[in-house]
Amino acid sequence: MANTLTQLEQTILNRRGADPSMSYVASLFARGRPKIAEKLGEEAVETVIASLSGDRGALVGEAADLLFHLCVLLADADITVADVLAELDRREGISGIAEKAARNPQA
Ligand SMILES: N=c1c2ncn([C@@H]3O[C@H](COP(=O)(O)OP(=O)(O)OP(=O)(O)O)[C@@H](O)[C@H]3O)c2ncn1[C@@H]1O[C@H](COP(=O)(O)O)[C@@H](O)[C@H]1O
Repeated sequence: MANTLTQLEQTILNRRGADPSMSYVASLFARGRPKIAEKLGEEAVETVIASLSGDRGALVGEAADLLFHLCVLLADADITVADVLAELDRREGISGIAEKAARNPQA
């Protein structure tokens, strides 16, 4: 998963400065942060709706749209996928410590 996202991130970064009429990502960058954020919000809502529809394929498709637009927003904000994965790793470390402490309160 990390590889796929990193590859997508690279493609997105390569679209900076590309012709908006030739590239959807370049057209999003050209329209700016408010438009990118709006698209992310739309995809989030569509993902929620798909999750309630019972249509697994629709949910997979909307989740992919959501992750893609999140990657574009992060790139626009100069935040890398690695930054987000590191934050998730940090949280896993915290919850790992909490779990160990709960299992072994004397330690
Ligand atoms: N993963 C995606 C991806 N997922 C979804 N989309 C596009 O996201 C848009 C979302 O659909 P909507 O109907 O909501 O949006 P729209 O009506 O086309 O656009 P708006 O006017 O509403 O903004 C569609 O145009 C999809 O084609 C994507 N476009 C690009 N990618 C990746 O980005 C790479 C670079 O794409 P280009 O920049 O187009 O070369 C591609 O090779 C893909 O890997």
